[in-house]
Amino acid sequence: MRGGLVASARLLPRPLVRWFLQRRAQQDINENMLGGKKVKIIFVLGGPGSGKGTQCSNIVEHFDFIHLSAGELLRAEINSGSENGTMIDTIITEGKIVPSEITIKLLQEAIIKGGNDKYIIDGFPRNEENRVVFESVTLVTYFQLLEISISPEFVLFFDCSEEEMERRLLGRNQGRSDDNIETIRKRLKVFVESSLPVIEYYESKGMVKKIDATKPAPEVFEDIIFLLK
Ligand SMILES: Nc1ncnc2c1ncn2[C@@H]1O[C@H](COP(=O)(O)OP(=O)(O)OP(=O)(O)O)[C@@H](O)[C@H]1O
Ligand SMILES: O=c1ccn([C@@H]2O[C@H](COP(=O)(O)O)[C@@H](O)[C@H]2O)c(=O)[nH]1
Ligand SMILES: [Mg+2]
Repeated sequence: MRGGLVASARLLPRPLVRWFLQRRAQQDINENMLGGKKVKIIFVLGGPGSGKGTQCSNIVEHFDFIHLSAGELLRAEINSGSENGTMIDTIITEGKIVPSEITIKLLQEAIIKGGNDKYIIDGFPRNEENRVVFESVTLVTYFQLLEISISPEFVLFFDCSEEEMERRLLGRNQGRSDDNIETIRKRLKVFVESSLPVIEYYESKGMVKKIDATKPAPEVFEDIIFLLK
């Protein structure tokens, strides 16, 4: 059926096909849609070790979201042997923030590849520049003809004390190059200086749902269920 439609579309004049797709794109842009579907994005933000990854795994088991972890995408980029790999590796080990264009490109590719209409993006945006660039760029889709800009529905903020985050990271034991006391201290500083302003920005827009992330994981998840329902 789909093959038939594509074959018929090939018989139509190209300007007409282009006009149709662009009109559909404009409707999508106006309504924050991707491929005719409303795209729902939730940012999950919080300090290093606040439990974002743990709870995102719980969320995707119970709700129809695709989980995208910016940190995981960057680690996959390192492991893929990409030309940016060494630079990303150094930045992560120093607890700094990778340039926006690299992280956003990986997120865009993952969103288009995911083909879903609901995403939870964990650990991004990490600073104001990340946020501004992400909200101003567009997703190129529909055979590269359409451009769609996307913005989050709301932000889940995992509020956790520094002592608890440090304790958790030192016990994580997953072989991450940044789970050592020097990098952890740098990451906590970067979180306060660069990432908290992003949360404050969304707070000023009434878009933040705060979670007490110091509680045991099952209790944190109960609170999340309440907020997502
Ligand atoms: N509520 C909790 N109570 C105790 N330990 C937890 C809790 N949530 C997660 N943990 C543990 O803390 C560690 C860090 O959790 P997780 O990896 O989910 O944090 P994160 O916010 O994704 O951190 P990062 O920003 O470094 O990726 C893991 O070992 C996890 O099992
Ligand atoms: O948007 C992002 C996300 C992550 N980073 C770098 O990766 C590490 C680990 O990220 P996690 O989300 O905690 O797994 C983070 O400390 C940054 O160095 C980034 O630069 N930008
Ligand atoms: Mg994580």
